[in-house]
Amino acid sequence: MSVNPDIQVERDTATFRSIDVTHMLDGSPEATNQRRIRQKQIGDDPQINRRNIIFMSHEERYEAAIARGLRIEQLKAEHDWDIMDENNAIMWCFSDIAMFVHKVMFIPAIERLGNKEQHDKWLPLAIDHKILGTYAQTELGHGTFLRGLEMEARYDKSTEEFVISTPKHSSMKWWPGSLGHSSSHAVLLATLYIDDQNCGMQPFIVQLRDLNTWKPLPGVEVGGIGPKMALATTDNGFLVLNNVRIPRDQMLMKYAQVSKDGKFTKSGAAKANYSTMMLVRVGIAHSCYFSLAVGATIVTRYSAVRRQGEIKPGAPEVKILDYQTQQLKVIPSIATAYAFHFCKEHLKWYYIETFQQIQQNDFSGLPEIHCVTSGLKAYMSDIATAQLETLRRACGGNGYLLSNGITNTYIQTLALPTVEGENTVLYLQVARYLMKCLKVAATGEAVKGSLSYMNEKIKTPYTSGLVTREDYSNVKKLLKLYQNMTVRLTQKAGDHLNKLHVSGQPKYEAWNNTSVQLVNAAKAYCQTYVLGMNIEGLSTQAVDLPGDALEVIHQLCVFYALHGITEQSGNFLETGCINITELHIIQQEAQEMMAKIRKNAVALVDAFDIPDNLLNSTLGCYDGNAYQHLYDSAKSDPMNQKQVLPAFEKYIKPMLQGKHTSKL
Ligand SMILES: CCCCCCCCCCCCCCCC(=O)SCCNC(=O)CCNC(=O)[C@H](O)C(C)(C)COP(=O)(O)OP(=O)(O)OC[C@H]1O[C@@H](n2cnc3c(N)ncnc32)[C@H](O)[C@@H]1OP(=O)(O)O
Ligand SMILES: Cc1cc2nc3c(=O)[nH]c(=O)nc-3n(C[C@H](O)[C@H](O)[C@H](O)COP(=O)(O)OP(=O)(O)OC[C@H]3O[C@@H](n4cnc5c(N)ncnc54)[C@H](O)[C@@H]3O)c2cc1C
Repeated sequence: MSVNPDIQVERDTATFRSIDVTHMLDGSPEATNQRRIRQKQIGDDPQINRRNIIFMSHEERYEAAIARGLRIEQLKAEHDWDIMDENNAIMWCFSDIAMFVHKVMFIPAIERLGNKEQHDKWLPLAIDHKILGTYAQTELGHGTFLRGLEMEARYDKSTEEFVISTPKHSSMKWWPGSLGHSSSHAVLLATLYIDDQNCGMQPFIVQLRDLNTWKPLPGVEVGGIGPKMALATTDNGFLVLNNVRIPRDQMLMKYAQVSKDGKFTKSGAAKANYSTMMLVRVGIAHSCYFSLAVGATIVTRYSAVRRQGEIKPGAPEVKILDYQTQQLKVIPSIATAYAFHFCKEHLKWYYIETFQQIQQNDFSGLPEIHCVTSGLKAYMSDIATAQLETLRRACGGNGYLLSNGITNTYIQTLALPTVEGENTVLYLQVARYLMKCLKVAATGEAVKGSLSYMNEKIKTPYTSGLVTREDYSNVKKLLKLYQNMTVRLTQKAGDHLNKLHVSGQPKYEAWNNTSVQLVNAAKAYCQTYVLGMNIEGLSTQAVDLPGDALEVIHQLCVFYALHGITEQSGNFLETGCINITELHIIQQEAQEMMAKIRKNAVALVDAFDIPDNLLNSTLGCYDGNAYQHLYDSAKSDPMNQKQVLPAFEKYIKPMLQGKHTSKL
């Protein structure tokens, strides 16, 4: 099929080469080649291809997802993939892989929370798929408040075993992925009791099913929790344990230990057992980038080939991408996807560095990285889901079809604001950190890390620093506005908290009564962080780009900053970081920048380099022939393979013949 001329012209008139930007996104031309080889291995494989997924039943999809997971394992062995290749493969399959919790949580939990002997025993079994596991933490009654977990592990000195039980309905495990039908084992988080003393949430390895028959073991009641909005392939489950006994060495003992005679000791930081969640939060930030890149690719290409209506009366119908309002739906998502790219790259290295320190029992970096990973997981998933919905609607009626590729991406991504810590709760963790830093800054001590700008901003009187017109496209000046805004919102929340406390409210009550402001400040911190990482990316990752490409990536960053101010203008005005005249100029500049970026919109999404067989979209194919692909997809619907469906004979015909009665 030839390429649609409407999309070809977009590529021909772009001011830079997409491939240069693709190399930057991958890290180097060699990395691009390597990724393409991997994506081809996956995309061309008939067992992995998700082409007909939208026509499958829940059970067919589950079975296909198991097969896909298995095939990934074979490909990994055949082509000698490393862990990054494997993680990417999981993401490129849009998580339509059963058992991915085994990889992204079960194995990492053993690695992080187990001691050397436990690694030696369990990791080979898990890595070789001799056992399959889940991460079972959430309960029917508690998902957020982990100190409230009710599943009990009571130590029995006489037999050197833990006895695990579910005392009431609310204490059953509820939600763990792959628990319903696909796990033989669980890393199970339960409250440890020794002689009735509560020793907090601890991790245990518990076998749930017989490895030959797959039947639940005695004392284990397990099953699926029912159909969900999406992620049909991660069979989320429930689990009831009736006095199930496990040996003492099946408590993962890296950070807390129970001796044979029942002595409880701790080593490491109090929240070290939470470290698996931190890893997955980093992964979620990455997948927010990917989801947005997918959505932006599909909708930008579709907007460049769909023509509807006219701008100039009587002139030919225009590409919908030429409507300014359509640009406002599409361009921010392109700019955000690029900003998220820089941010997730930074986060990856930051996490690896801090994790290495933690492995060497240096926990000093834990508070800051907990704040950053919690905040970015929340902020990036909030923004990604909101923008994906905007993008989906930007496709008009075809945005409601499953074959468009964006709907599935969107509903899968909708899980991300909830999983791994509900977003509001995570913002409040960020706010806790903000308040601590505010206290440090107020005493004149230096705040370190991502909030070090507080040192300067807390003292200096605020001026926007926007004097000349050029200042409005100076990303460093724009970043200062964001930093000012964050510090002011933090101070405002801090002042409110103190005021309530001084007026007699206990601290916890004052905290709850300030929590709306605290969350607002936390969001501002996250938005500032993402912009900061985008700017850093310009001078690190983007610096070797040819000038024309660098210019466009720079424009995206300017637009990201300006658009963010227009979206949050209330915060910027209220805190006095800009005045109304400055806001008007910012709005104008953002619109002008958007018009410039529009010219390169298709080339910018092409640079994400997502192949058609992974994009799996009728609307967003590289060749731009959306109508042909829509028609082909409709024709391939199994319901269209018969001219007359059984429902005709059964119901419609009797109705037409007036034979429908109350028996029908
Ligand atoms: C197109 C592609 C589509 C792809 C599509 C993919 C779909 C992909 C689906 C993914 C699927 C994934 C699989 C989901 C798997 C789950 O969802 S697993 C379950 C995850 N569960 C959670 O995240 C629970 C959330 N809750 C928590 O993390 C904690 O309980 C909370 C909310 C942080 C509060 O904890 P708490 O024990 O009550 O602590 P609190 O008294 O508030 O004290 C907090 C202190 O601990 C510290 N702290 C708390 N947590 C931590 C931590 N982690 N580290 C360090 N310190 C910490 C705080 O800094 C604070 O310190 P201080 O201020 O006191 O110094
Ligand atoms: C698709 C999916 C996959 C999952 N996979 C797993 C898994 O593999 N393993 C696992 O263990 N769990 C899993 N979960 C569970 C998930 O981690 C929890 O649902 C999540 O942590 C939120 O907890 P919750 O359901 O208790 O929400 P709740 O805490 O009940 O949240 C409900 C509301 O209460 C608010 N709220 C709660 N506490 C506070 C507070 N302190 N301050 C202010 N507001 C508050 C929240 O903001 C929210 O608005 C999964 C969930 C989903 C949807």
